[in-house]
Amino acid sequence: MGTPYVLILFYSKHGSIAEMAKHIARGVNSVGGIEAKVRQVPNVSETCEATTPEIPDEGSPYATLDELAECSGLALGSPSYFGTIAAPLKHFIDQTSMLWLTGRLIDKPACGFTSASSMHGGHEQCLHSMMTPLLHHGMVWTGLPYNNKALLSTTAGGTPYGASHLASNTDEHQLTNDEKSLCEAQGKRIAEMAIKLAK
Ligand SMILES: Cc1cc2nc3c(=O)[nH]c(=O)nc-3n(C[C@H](O)[C@H](O)[C@H](O)COP(=O)(O)O)c2cc1C
Repeated sequence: MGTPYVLILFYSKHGSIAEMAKHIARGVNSVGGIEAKVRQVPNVSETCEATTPEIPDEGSPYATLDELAECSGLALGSPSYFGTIAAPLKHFIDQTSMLWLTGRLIDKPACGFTSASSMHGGHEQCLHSMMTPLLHHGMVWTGLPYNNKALLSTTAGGTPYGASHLASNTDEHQLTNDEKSLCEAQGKRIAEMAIKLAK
């Protein structure tokens, strides 16, 4: 059996979520005995099922259902689209019926991270919408507790429900220091929870 891993599974069209994923991975990899596996999902076509090359032109490799089944913990990342999960990530989740039927994800820790272009445009709501399917899978939701001081000082993203990024600046992918610190705290926490729950 290989090293246990936290799957960082995301969709990112313009790069903010991909940037957050790097900082979450850094947090995961700061914990001994577990590592980050960073995977994206492909976009979906507007008219029919898209066929994509197995290896994306850029960014992380595409996730497989086996990688989700085998993970010790999950960090799910989606841009906030009308306050909820972006369709490509929802499409991937909607292919997980077999994992639900076999209970493969029960008792594994999960967390969410999101990015939205307006301050009150759905950070919390999107994180809550990610929680729903993962609770159906029996996963244990882990938020971000307030001993992370950046939750009190942030003037951009960051919520107790999960890390978030406010993508309204000129360089919309650039995270603030507080946002980076909360992403790293989220990665560290999900890794520590994965180790605790595996015992
Ligand atoms: C279809 C669509 C819907 C969106 N809905 C919202 C929204 O409800 N609230 C918001 O603040 N931003 C919204 N946005 C902006 C994205 O959430 C934001 O640009 C995000 O940072 C994109 O992440 P990415 O750079 O990883 O693709 C929307 C963008 C698109 C394309």
